[in-house]
Amino acid sequence: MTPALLVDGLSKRYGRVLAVDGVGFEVAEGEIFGLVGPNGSGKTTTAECVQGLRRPDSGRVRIFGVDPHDQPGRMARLVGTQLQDSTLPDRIRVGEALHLFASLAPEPVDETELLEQWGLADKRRASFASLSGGQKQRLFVALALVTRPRLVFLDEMTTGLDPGARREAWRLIGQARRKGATIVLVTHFMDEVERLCDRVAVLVDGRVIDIDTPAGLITRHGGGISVRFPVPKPAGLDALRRLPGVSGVSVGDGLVEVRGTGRSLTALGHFLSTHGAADAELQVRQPGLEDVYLELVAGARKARA
Ligand SMILES: Nc1ncnc2c1ncn2[C@@H]1O[C@H](COP(=O)(O)OP(=O)(O)OP(=O)(O)O)[C@@H](O)[C@H]1O
Repeated sequence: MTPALLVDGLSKRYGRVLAVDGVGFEVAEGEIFGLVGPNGSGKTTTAECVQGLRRPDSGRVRIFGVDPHDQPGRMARLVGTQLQDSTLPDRIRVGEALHLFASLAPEPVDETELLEQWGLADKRRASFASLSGGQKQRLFVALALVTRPRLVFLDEMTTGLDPGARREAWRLIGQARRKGATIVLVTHFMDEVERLCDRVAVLVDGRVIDIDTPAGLITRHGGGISVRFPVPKPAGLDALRRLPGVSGVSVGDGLVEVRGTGRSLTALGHFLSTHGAADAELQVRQPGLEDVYLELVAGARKARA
């Protein structure tokens, strides 16, 4: 099947800065795909090149099989965009802006419904300049969705949104996907990636260093779970090391730390109950995507240094 988005060997240089260095990935139709990476790692440049907003120095981009530079008119109908540094004329009213964007599409989304969904119904007649930062941000996401695009780019969609508005934005993006949209999400929020993204590409210094599901990244790079508890009596550390799923056991500060896969938990529970420590206070820690991401980035930078 033709992917919604194919990016192959994409490179872009600004003078002496190689912002994007041979980036490649594919996004299947209906996927929510994340692009993450430290500041300046090339996410926005990649997203802009992919959408035909910047011309890459080299590489191939296909959106539903089409080169965005060859058919810009068709791209405008296929793609919805919320850019990181968007702006509108100060005096344009919220309703007017939405109507203007909707008029570009053969089958736009209902404007009133969209304003309600994005918490802007009472701002229909407000000027763009009078909106708060979070309201502007929500307007730009609504503008990206009003044309009912098949592929949506959202660059730091929830930056500046309050926690309630963030959750609501996640729900609405999930809904847009269920209605058939494919979504590319540029973000710094790992909770957002874990919650929304089917797969995620990690960019460092213009290169993709890994692509996987959030769970896949955690499994491959997270080092499993760790459980800490007071040293059992008799200690039986060797027996602990032999438990299924256990990859390491260490002792410090009067606590044993057992590291391993999720499978080790059952065996550990059994071990503790048969060693008279059934009521031991367990501290269980599972690395999240943010831990893994930070490790990955640090590792990639160290390898290049
Ligand atoms: N118009 C430009 N002219 C010159 N250099 C640029 C331009 N845009 C970006 N860069 C440089 O290219 C590199 C990648 O920038 P880019 O904005 O793509 O990164 P990013 O990953 O989106 O960063 P952030 O997370 O901070 O938004 C940076 O070193 C940046 O300084």
